[in-house]
Amino acid sequence: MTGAFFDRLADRIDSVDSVVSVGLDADPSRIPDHLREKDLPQWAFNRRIIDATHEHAACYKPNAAFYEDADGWRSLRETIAYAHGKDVPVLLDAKRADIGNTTRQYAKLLDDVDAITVNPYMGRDSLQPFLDRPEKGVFVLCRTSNPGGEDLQDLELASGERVYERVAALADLWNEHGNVGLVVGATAPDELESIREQVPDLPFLVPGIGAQGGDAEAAVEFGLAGGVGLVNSSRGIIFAGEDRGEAFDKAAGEAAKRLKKRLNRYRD
Ligand SMILES: O=C(O)c1cc(=O)[nH]c(=O)n1[C@@H]1O[C@H](COP(=O)(O)O)[C@@H](O)[C@H]1O
Repeated sequence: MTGAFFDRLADRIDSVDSVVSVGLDADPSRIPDHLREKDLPQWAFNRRIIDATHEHAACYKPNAAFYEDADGWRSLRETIAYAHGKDVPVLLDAKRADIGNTTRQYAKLLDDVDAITVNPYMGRDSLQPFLDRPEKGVFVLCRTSNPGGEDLQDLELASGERVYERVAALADLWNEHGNVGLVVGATAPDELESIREQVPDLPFLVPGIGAQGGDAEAAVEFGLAGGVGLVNSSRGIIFAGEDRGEAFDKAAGEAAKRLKKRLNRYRD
């Protein structure tokens, strides 16, 4: 896939009429029994999920946490190639960043995927090797969806800004190549609204709907910039058919389609 990430994403959103990010969080303990005998159960699972959902997917978002062992990395590699074979961009949810020489190694993760999530806690130099890839998307954690998201991110600085507001302002500065987005959880709709006002041009990845109970309408209303952005659901799609045995993938396809339609009601 060539060109700037957000242009490619815009094309994908248009072609499938969907802003759904399908989260491939292939928890080995929840993979259906009949796939557990396979050489790479996570890959076998993801392949069926991709077959069933790709027509509704603006992107796939595998979370690296679920693949961090030898078989996991093999499964992830196969999954990425297969998603690309279906013309779907892949956003690797890795939440990385470190000091310079280390983060240069982390940034190699971008070689195989289209975009990545990164952690801004260590500041600009920790993100530079990611930012220096104009053709890749870099989603900076800003206001996360988890209950503890407020512990640090909502703190008020001496300037009167909240920490997440400072992160949004910095991300806007770091966006020299038009390749930066923010991660803002749907479980914090007020913050979502105010961050959108602050940075009107940055696309958001909005997780936290579905299993975490976030606000889908706010996710669409405030998550998109010029129609571009992503609303993610992982467990709510890929495990929708957990009680359906071999038809698990059909249920996932239905869940992805349902979410697409639901979100589209809020798009203009
Ligand atoms: O960066 C993320 O994607 C992310 C940020 C955040 O604030 N909250 C959040 O849930 N996520 C990720 O989004 C996915 C949510 O999964 P579900 O709750 O199953 O839809 C997981 O992979 C989380 O790691």
